Amino acid sequence: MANALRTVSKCGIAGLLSASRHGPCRLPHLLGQKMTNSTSSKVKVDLDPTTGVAVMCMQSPPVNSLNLELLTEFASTLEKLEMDKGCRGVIITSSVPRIFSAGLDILEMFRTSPEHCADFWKAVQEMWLKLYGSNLATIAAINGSSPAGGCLVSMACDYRIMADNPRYSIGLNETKLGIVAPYWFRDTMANTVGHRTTERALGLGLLYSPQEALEVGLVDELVPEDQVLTTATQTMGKWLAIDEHARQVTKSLMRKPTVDKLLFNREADVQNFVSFITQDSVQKNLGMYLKMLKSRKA
Ligand SMILES: CCC/C=C/C(=O)SCCNC(=O)CCNC(=O)[C@H](O)C(C)(C)COP(=O)([O-])OP(=O)([O-])OC[C@H]1O[C@@H](n2cnc3c(N)ncnc32)[C@H](O)[C@@H]1OP(=O)([O-])[O-]
Repeated sequence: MANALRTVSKCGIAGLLSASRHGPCRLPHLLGQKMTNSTSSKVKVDLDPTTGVAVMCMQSPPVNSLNLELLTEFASTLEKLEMDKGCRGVIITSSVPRIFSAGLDILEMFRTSPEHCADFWKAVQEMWLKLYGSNLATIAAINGSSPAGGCLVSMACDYRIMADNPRYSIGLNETKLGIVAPYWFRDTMANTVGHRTTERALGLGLLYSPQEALEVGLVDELVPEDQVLTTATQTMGKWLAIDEHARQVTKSLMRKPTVDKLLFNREADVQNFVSFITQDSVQKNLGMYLKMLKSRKA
């Protein structure tokens, strides 16, 4: 048990599970490396070495849609931070005005090959496993709209602060696209807002205004738009003031059953996704939704 807990404190829940099944957690070469500031094409990272808090900023205009490249960078950035002994907390935010993330990139799932859909889905799984299972304290600084996959990223954090702007929305709206939110999206939401609210939200594909999201507990706090990041930084102080080991093990106890469900069924989940998303009727729905997005612009 003591060994397991030591492993948890380095690698998070996903790390513990991969350690138990495949030997020590991955990327051991990153241990001890210091990442103070790095800019890749889609994710900018700033780690403050004095506080141990990193800001991970999605910067993929026009809407931070989560495509294969962004998802892969997101997961590998998080993995590096997780292994960096100088990092204790991560704030996730966006540099794209008015948008946190438009969710999964529909173009990755529309008229692409089953092989591509499978690769894409593995990247979605990996991002979620890393974030939801992270041992770091994580805060979503939601400075814009955050539908579907954007909401999943937010919910996978420990705490959510959203800009109090009624033009923004957040929620799992998959049914509005004629698609089904996978069980681990559902579970993440149910763990955040409870079963009944999730049932209603998923059934109706609800996108909540910030005020409504606060009322159902989908976000924890609303602040003026220009204070989202500063509030996230102040709030992070509270999380980091808690005994680190106690916080990490408590988080693991809360989230491990949900993480395990996917971790031990990853391949079946990929197959389910591919056979679902490649159906003619589903492709037709995605095509209509894309058309609707474009026509809204015109
Ligand atoms: C089982 C699977 C589970 C699925 C989970 C998901 O996350 S499913 C995802 C569910 N996500 C949603 O339902 C969100 C859909 N998006 C929106 O509601 C709005 O784009 C917005 C509110 C995020 C931003 O509004 P705004 O007025 O600031 O911006 P705009 O609307 O003018 O868009 C600019 C350009 O980006 C394009 N594009 C946008 N999103 C996506 C996307 N996800 N992907 C690809 N492309 C996307 C849009 O077509 C346009 O392209 P164009 O014409 O320039 O070639």
